[in-house]
Amino acid sequence: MTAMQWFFSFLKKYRLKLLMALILVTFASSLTIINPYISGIIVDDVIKGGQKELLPRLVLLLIITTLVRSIVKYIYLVIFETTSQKMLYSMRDYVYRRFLEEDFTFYNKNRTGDLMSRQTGDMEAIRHFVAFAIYNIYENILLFSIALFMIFTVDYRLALCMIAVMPITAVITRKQLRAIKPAFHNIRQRFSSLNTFVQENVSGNRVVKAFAKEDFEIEKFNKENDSFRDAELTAASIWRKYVPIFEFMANFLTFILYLVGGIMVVKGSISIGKMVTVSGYLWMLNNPLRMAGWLANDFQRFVTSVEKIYSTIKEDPIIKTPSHATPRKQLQGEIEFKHVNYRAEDDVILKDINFKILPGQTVGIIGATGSGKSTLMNLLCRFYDVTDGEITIDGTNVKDMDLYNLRKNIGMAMQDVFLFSDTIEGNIAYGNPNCTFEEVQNAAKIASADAFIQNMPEGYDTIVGERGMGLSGGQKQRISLARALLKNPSIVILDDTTSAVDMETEAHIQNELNALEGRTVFVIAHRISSIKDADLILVLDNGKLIESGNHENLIAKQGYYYTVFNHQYGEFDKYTNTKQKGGSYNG
Ligand SMILES: Nc1ncnc2c1ncn2[C@@H]1O[C@H](COP(=O)(O)OP(=O)(O)OP(=O)(O)O)[C@@H](O)[C@H]1O
Repeated sequence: MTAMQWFFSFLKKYRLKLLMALILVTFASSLTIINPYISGIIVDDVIKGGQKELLPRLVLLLIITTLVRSIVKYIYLVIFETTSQKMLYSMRDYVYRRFLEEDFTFYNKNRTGDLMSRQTGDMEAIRHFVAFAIYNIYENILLFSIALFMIFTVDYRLALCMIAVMPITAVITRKQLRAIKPAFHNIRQRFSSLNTFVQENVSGNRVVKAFAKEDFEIEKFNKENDSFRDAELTAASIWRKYVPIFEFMANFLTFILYLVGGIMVVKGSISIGKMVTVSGYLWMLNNPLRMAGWLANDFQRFVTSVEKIYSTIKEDPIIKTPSHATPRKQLQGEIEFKHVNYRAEDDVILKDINFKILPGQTVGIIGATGSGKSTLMNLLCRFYDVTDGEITIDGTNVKDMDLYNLRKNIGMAMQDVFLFSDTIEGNIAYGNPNCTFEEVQNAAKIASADAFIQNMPEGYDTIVGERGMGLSGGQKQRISLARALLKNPSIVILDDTTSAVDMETEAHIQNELNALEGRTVFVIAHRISSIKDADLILVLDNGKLIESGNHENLIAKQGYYYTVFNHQYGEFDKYTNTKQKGGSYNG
C-alpha cells in the first residue's frame, strides 16, 4: 500500500458525502456564469437598447443567484469541514492505536517528539487539505473551465488567446511542486526535532536545573529554533519566487482581453456587452492562476505529512498475537526458559539461559548492572522476542499466546517507575479500574504505601504530578508495586522495586509478599536481603546464568553470590559483631 492509498482508505468512508459536496461546488460554480452574462445583457439591452423595464428583473436575478450561491457554498463548506474533522478523528485514532500496538523496538527507534508531531502538525496539514484545499482545487479548475467555455461561446478567438497561457501555467506549477517538496520534508523534520527538544527539556527540567545547564540548553534550543525558522524561510523563498509569476500570468489575461477584445470592439466584431461579459468571466480565469501557487503549496504540505505519518506506522509491529493464539485463560505460572538466547543487533545480551519454576514459587535474580536481569523479564513479557530457544508458561510457548492474555496475567513493577498525572488511587487502580477502594487500599498496605498515602493532605485523592513528581523515589516504587499487585496477576515481576525503600519497609513488604499465595514472583534486586528467601536464585553475569539454587546452595558454592553476600553482610558484621548464618539478614 502506498501512503496515498492509505490516506484514501480513510476518505473512502466519506466518499458519498464528498461527492455530494463536489456536486454542490459544481452547482455553485455554474451559477457564477449567470452574473457576467446578465451584466452583458444590462449593457447591451438596457443601457444601449433602452429596455429599462428589464432592469429590475435582471437585478433581482442577480440577487437571487448570488443568494443561492452563498447558501450552497455555506452547505458545502460545512460538509468539507465536518468530513475533514471526522476523517481526521478516525485517522488520529488509528495512528494512536498503532502507537499503542507498537513494541519496545519501535519506541527505541522513534523519538517522542517525532511521534507527537505525527499526531499534531502532520494531522493538521491533512485536515487543512481535506477541509479547504480539495474544494478549492476543484472549484478553481471548474471555474477556469467554465469561464473558458463561456468565453468560447462569446468569441472563440478571444478564448484561444486566453488558452495560450495554460501550458505555461502548468509547467510553472509542476516546477514549483518539485522545488518545494524537499523544503517541506525539511520543515517536518525540523519541526519534529524542535518538538523532541522541548519535550525532553520539559521532562528533564530537574536534571537541567541540577546541573545549572540552562544556558547550554537555551543555546541548543536556539539552534533547533534557528533550523526550524531557516527551513520555513527556505520554503517561503522557494514559493515566493513563483507568486509574482502566477500574479503576472493572471494579469496577463487582462492585458490580452483589453488588447484583443478592445481591437475587436473597435472593429465591430463583438459588442461592448459581450466585452463586458468576457471581462466578468475574467476573474474566474485570474483567480485560479493566482491561487495555483498557494494550492500547490497546500498539496505538497499534505503529501509530505501523509508520507511522514505512513512511514512511521506502515510496518507491522514485530511482536503481536499470532493468528493461531491459544485461548485466553488464567495462567498458573509454571515458567520454563529453554536454551534462551537474546541478541540485539550484533550484541549478545543473554546466552543459553535454562531454568524452570513451579506455580507459586519465588525467583530472585541478582547480578552486576547490565548483566541482563531486566532483559530476562522483558523476554518473558514479550516486550522483545527471544532470538533462539523458547520460554514457556504452563507448557505453552509465550510466542503462541494471546499477547493481551499473557500481559494481563503478569503484574510488573518496572525499574523505571512511570506514574500518570492522576490521583494516587487512579494510578494504583490502573490495571484494574473496576476494583473497589478497599482493594486499592489493600494493595497499598501490602506495598507499605498506605501509611504515607494517608498522611498526604488529600490521601488517595492526591494528584501526583507528571511521572509522579512530588513523590520520593521510594514512594513511587511502592505505588508502582501496589499497582502491579492490584491486577491480581498469576505472575508478579518486581524489577528493582524496593531499591529506594529502607530495609525495614522492605522487610515488611517481603513478609506481605510471602503471604500472597499462588503467585509466581520474580524479584530482581541488588540487595541479598531482597531475594534470600526465594525458592530459586538466578545469578547472571554478562548475559550468562553462572549460578542458580537457593540461598544455602549458593552460599555453599562460594562463588559470585557468596562474594556479594560477604560484601553486603561482612560489612554489617564488622560493625555489629553479630555474625549470623543462613537466616535473618534483614539488617
Ligand atoms: N533491546 C536492546 N537493544 C540493545 N541493547 C539492549 C537491549 N536490551 C538490553 N540491552 C543491553 O543489554 C544489557 C543488559 O541490560 P539489562 O537492562 O537487562 O541489564 P540489568 O541486568 O537489568 O541492569 P541493571 O541492574 O542496571 O538494571 C545492557 O547493556 C543493555 O544496554
